[in-house]
Amino acid sequence: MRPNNKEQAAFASPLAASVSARQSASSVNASARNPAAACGLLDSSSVRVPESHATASGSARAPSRSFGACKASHFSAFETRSAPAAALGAHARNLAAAREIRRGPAAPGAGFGARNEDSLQRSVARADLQDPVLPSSSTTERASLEGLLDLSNSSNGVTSLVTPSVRLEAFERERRERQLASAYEKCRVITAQYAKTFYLGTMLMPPEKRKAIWAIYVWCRRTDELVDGPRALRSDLPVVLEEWERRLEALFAGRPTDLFDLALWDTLQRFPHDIQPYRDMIAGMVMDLNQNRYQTFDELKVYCYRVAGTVGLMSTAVMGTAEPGMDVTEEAVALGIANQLTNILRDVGEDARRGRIYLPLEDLAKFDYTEEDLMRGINDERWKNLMKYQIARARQYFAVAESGIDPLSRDARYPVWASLMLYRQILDVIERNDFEVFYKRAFVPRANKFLTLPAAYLRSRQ
Ligand SMILES: CC(C)=CCC/C(C)=C/CC/C(C)=C/CC/C(C)=C/[C@@H]1[C@@H](COP(=O)(O)OP(=O)(O)O)[C@]1(C)CC/C=C(\C)CC/C=C(\C)CCC=C(C)C
Repeated sequence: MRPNNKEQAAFASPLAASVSARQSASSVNASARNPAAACGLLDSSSVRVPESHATASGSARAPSRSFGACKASHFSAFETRSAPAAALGAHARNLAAAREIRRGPAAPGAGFGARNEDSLQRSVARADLQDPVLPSSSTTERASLEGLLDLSNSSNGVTSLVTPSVRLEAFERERRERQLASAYEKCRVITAQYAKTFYLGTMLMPPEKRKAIWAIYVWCRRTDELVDGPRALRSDLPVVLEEWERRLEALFAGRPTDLFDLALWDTLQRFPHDIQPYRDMIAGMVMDLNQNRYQTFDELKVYCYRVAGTVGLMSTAVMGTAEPGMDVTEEAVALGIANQLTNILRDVGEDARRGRIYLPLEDLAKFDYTEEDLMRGINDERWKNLMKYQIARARQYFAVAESGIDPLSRDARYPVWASLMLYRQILDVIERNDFEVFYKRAFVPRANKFLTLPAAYLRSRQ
């Protein structure tokens, strides 16, 4: 069955779609806090954004402020914060089941030895990520961070000529630099453990930028770990996420809580950007906690923007463009959405076993395929056609994203091409596997990865 003309038109314009997803996502998120904000009527005094970021929030990179449309009819993350205990219990059970599945022999990736070693390394890195919200930072760490930031504020003033205080200041500055170096080093280690290939790509960036991307990566990874990692079985996840958001607000207001936050705080001083994508990502995690079906693609797009399009916005602020004033916001969001759609297609089986269906139900209906068929893993002609339709859509988002890479600053192009080419290949693998995503996880073989990296490099130098 084919989509009707109106749907085809919307489908053919993923760019417009991603803009509207972003608009609705951010305006909804903002409207939950302050409806005026979502309608573009916000008085700047009512937002807790430090001076340096206030400028960024008014720029083209700050979608939250430019969103005129007030689409409160979309999902509101904050309506759902008091999720019923029953739903949370179900979430915990789903996650436990998912872990069992992941541990099982059908898990993807390299051979067993490699996987065990890999998971050992990851658990070392994970030990650092554990308890990111509550008691993670020791009192000493907190106290020394406070001293550090006091210094950074007071050192803007006139320096005393009295020798001992000059010495004290030099000593404090050195301590601050050491703290920062250790904060970034922690981010580097986590990034290297969790995202090996991507990490290699960042090594081609200038040190300032690469450190900033690691700091952002770690914040995103920690946010994801809250709902997907070892803490995800906690029954008070909505409270944990609220606390995580309060911490985010404090960080942007110049009060980082631990060393990872300190690295991000420093990144924000060097590459000022808006807080809204970070808030939106948390809203995406809340959305995922409370929703396990998506009726329409528009609804799914909001989710994809929140958990992945936001990454595009955060990282573009650091990567920068070749010429000042170029705007690649839409393309950056499109790459996030393309990646997330691919992720969804790859994980259909695993998600179904957790009781979740991300594919829009309206699309299932278009191909006469039912939720029950999906839960039973039926791979017939209807399913293959449905998957072809989804893959074509994801590829359109990748195509939009491609056009944004050349305008990026030269040093950012290679890691972005590499990440795009590697992730997009998952779609090819799904096709080669005859759309079998229920019992087989699509992964890009190591040899293909090795071939892709030089290809991405050459493409980035054209
Ligand atoms: C240069 C570059 C690629 C920068 C991005 C680095 C960065 C900050 C990544 C954060 C990723 C992260 C931890 C996100 C949290 C939410 C999440 C897990 C999203 C999924 C990622 C895939 O992760 P994984 O395969 O590990 O999935 P599982 O957790 O195993 O299920 C996502 C699918 C989203 C990833 C989205 C991006 C990397 C966005 C890319 C967009 C850009 C870098 C913008 C480029 C600019 C233009 C103009 C095209």
